[in-house]
Amino acid sequence: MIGGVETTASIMQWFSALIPAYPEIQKRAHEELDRVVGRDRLPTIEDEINLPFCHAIIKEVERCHNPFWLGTPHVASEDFTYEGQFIPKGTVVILNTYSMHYDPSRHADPEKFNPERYVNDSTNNTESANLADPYERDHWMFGAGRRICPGMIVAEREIWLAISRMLWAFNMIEIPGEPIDLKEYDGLSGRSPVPFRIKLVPRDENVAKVLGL
Ligand code: HEM
Repeated sequence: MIGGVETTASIMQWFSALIPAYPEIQKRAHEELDRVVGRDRLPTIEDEINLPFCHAIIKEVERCHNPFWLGTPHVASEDFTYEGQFIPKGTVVILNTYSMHYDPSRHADPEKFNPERYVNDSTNNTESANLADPYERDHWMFGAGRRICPGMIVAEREIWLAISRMLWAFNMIEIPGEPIDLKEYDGLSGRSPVPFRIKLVPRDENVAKVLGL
């Protein structure tokens, strides 16, 4: 459970660091939310299917900034051969998600933060993890195979509610003179951005009303 706290928090932190740097992406998310949800209530889990751009923003944050670039080590329980490479029983196998998430044959122009690449992917993380073709998969943030993260459904919902509601409620903007470092990591294997501050400006007077403030 502790692992599930730091990881989800890290995605929300990267989202908060990235969005002020991409005003055109933020604007498009606001337009989508206002059109689909309106200004009188917060987005819910049920709205996600009708908010493909917001859904795509989350998948792209997860692709660009997986909290754990190297998955949990596993051990081969029997000899096997993968693409001509013999892997004997007992070999430690580690999923290198950085190379997969930044592989240009999977994601064109991988260094670019570009939610557009997921806009036609309506799968949730669990559906995507079950796709037969690994090249069709959204990303590998939750691992793979039998030991894939059992908390992924909780995590996905939590991240959706936090991010869609932040976008619904606020204009997220950089503080003048305090540039946000979008490259450096605070930690060893991914994790969070280095400390930063942003300004959250309520988008209209309805925000206080809807949040009950
Ligand atoms: C963004 C959020 C999260 C990420 C990126 C994440 C990622 C991962 C990864 C990569 C693994 C290892 C999978 C493997 O061994 O191949 C894992 C395992 C695990 N996760 Fe998560 N996780 C997240 C959220 C959560 C949450 C919210 C919970 C609990 C509610 C949770 C519970 C677990 C548990 C219990 C395991 C160990 C499973 C096992 O060894 O069989 N995770 N997670």
